[in-house]
Amino acid sequence: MNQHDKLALPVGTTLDRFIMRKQEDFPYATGELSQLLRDIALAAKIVNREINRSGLIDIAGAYGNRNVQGEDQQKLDVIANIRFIRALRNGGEVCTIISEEDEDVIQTGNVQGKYVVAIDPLDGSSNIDVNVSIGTIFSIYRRVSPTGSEGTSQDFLQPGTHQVAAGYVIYGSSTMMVYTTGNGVNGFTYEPSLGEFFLSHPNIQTPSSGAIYSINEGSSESFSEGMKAFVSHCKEQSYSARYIGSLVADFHRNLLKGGIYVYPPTAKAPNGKLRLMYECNPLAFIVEQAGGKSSNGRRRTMEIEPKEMHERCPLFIGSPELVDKAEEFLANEHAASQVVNG
Ligand SMILES: O=P(O)(O)OC[C@H]1O[C@](O)(COP(=O)(O)O)[C@@H](O)[C@@H]1O
Ligand SMILES: [Mg+2]
Ligand SMILES: [Mg+2]
Repeated sequence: MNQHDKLALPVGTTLDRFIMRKQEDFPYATGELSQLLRDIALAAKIVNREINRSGLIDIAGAYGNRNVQGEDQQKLDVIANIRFIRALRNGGEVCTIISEEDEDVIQTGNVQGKYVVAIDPLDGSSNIDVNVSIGTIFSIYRRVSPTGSEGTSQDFLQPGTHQVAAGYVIYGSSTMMVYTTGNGVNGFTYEPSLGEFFLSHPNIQTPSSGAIYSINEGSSESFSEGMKAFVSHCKEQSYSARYIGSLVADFHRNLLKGGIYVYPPTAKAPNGKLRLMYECNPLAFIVEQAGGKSSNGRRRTMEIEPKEMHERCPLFIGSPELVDKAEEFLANEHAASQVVNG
């Protein structure tokens, strides 16, 4: 029985009750983080409704703008962005937000708010119009700037180890919210007819190994030798190749079944494609709390000191034995190049 079991709440507990119950375990808790998690759940319910009807009404397709990443924004990217920002603004606990969809920090006006949030409002944008699972990813930090003033980019440039909470919502065959506050990982399934999230996956533990690899081999020509060797290893082991193209969905499957997701450096994305603050760090917190591992191929993701709000970072994440194996191939490549270069 591990430390989380003694606090175990039965499957079917509502998210609200779960949050409240967990808060009671921290006598000095003031309820602000609890409220913030509820605000995120509320926005997820609204976005879920939009997604479910996206084929019906005119919210499919491109919005006509490009975001700070140079990507064409989908209408649902913009709608999800608006909905989460509004919920966090109205909730009052968050002073400042960074979002994949906005170049600059977003001020909420809640200068007394103790928290800042980094968010990927809609993950898996390329899958929106084809009815494939998509998600939302969020990361929560305590601000470092004093309350009473607006937050700044400095409030975000903290290593992932400073996260106070992180999670994702997956909008799939069912909609789930999975999060951690550093005391284990729990998953809640949404029951639309009741408008409630219910505990369905208590204390998630990821298998130490697995037979699934999620890598976009379409870019493999420009993979490093070590990365190519790891892909060959996965094939020699007859692992299953599974790549949905929505990070949240690939991550979630591997979290439950065991496996590894890798977005390595490529010619097109020399630093990988994924963003450290609102994709890599939050999922790294989740996977570590579930007994898994996350790195950039060499360094623990959550120890990386961010320099920019939207910086990209290679991601190797999942079952610890598979991430170790991938790192081993990269280390061998590095050692080999040392020998060659003397
Ligand atoms: O098509 P690629 O290059 O494999 O990239 C797919 C990856 O990019 C992403 O779509 C990036 O996230 P966004 O959709 O939030 O921009 C991930 O969800 C996914 O894993
Ligand atoms: Mg994303
Ligand atoms: Mg996105």
